[in-house]
Amino acid sequence: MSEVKQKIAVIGAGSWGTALAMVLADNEHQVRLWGHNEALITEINIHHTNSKYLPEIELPPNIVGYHSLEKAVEGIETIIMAVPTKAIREVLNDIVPLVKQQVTIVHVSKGIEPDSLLRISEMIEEEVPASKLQAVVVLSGPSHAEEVSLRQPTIVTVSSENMRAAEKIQDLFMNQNFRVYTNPDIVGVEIGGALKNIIALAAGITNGLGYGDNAKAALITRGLAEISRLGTAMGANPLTFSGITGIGDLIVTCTSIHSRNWRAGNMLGKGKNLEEVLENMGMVVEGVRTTKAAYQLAEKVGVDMPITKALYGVLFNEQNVKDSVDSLMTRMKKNEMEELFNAWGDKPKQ
Ligand SMILES: NC(=O)C1=CN([C@@H]2O[C@H](COP(=O)(O)OP(=O)(O)OC[C@H]3O[C@@H](n4cnc5c(N)ncnc54)[C@H](O)[C@@H]3O)[C@@H](O)[C@H]2O)C=CC1
Ligand SMILES: O=C(CO)COP(=O)(O)O
Repeated sequence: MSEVKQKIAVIGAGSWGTALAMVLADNEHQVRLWGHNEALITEINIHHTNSKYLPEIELPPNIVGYHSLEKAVEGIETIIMAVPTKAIREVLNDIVPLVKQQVTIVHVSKGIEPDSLLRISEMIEEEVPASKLQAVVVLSGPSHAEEVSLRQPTIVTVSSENMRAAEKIQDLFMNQNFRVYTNPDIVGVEIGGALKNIIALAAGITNGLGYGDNAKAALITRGLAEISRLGTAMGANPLTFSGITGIGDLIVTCTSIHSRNWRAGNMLGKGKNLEEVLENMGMVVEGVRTTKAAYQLAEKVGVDMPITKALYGVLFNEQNVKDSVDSLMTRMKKNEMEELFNAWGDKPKQ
């Protein structure tokens, strides 16, 4: 844990922003938790609760809610961005004119931007002028807010092109319940975190269709293969995908009842349409937009991503879910070893 206590702004008072604010508050930092919903900020300051996103959790007194973005970022050196990927540019646009000093921006979101096909750290670098940006750090891993807010053991990874900055963020968050690793492979960390939501949606769908653990294991392993294939083609280190932000996050998101992506998929598998599902959720389901982005990326990079393609058909082209599973199962036969080596950019030895 860092000995130096800081003032830190957490931007986004949804489930993840609030849970991470709690970790920082437990480490005795002064936490400013900004949210755009004034009623929620009033609740945080008066009752020390966030009943919409983390019911029954009491927030430490050193988390103070802010509705003014200007006051939240005043004199701050570290900003934690915890809004959905879709909102990042808009919120950064508001923040940039307000910061007079250089800041380190830590993003904790999991997505890729459709059409631009940028990772979140790249979006941040586009939005924040270099003169105001000390470093961009990503924090990612198998970490449902519901369990972090109960102070249950959790591990995550931080990554950055500036590893000194990543180590500072590791120190800021690390405590006995929240163990933070570093990994210099920012491409792999961001790609793994974003794309696991696609596979979680698919795992939810198979559950909704009444399929069991075999189907789930199939999706996790073959999902990892296609994530690694795309990630490696984009310059990631293939080893990252067998780590915390790869297989680790895939396991938790495909198997936990907390996962919004899994729950959304489950409803789709049971026959609900996408609009109904998203309305029902009331929280962000990042995998929907990321499926579009990953589909576009796979086409651009020329990488085979059959699960992503099938899900794209379900979400955006009204393909039947059961038919999509059937067509995945009846694809041309394959040699697994050859495929795995292809993902690693090498040739099979036998
Ligand atoms: N909830 C979790 O357990 C985890 C979430 N994440 C990631 O963290 C990011 C945020 O997710 P959650 O906090 O779970 O979402 P959430 O749906 O619980 O909360 C999102 C927050 O952002 C706010 N927001 C949405 N659009 C906004 C805008 N245009 N301007 C300002 N604020 C806006 C919402 O009002 C809400 O307070 C996502 O990318 C998610 O994948 C990552 C790890 C764990
Ligand atoms: O990223 C997460 C856990 O690591 C949260 O997943 P969901 O967005 O599916 O709830």
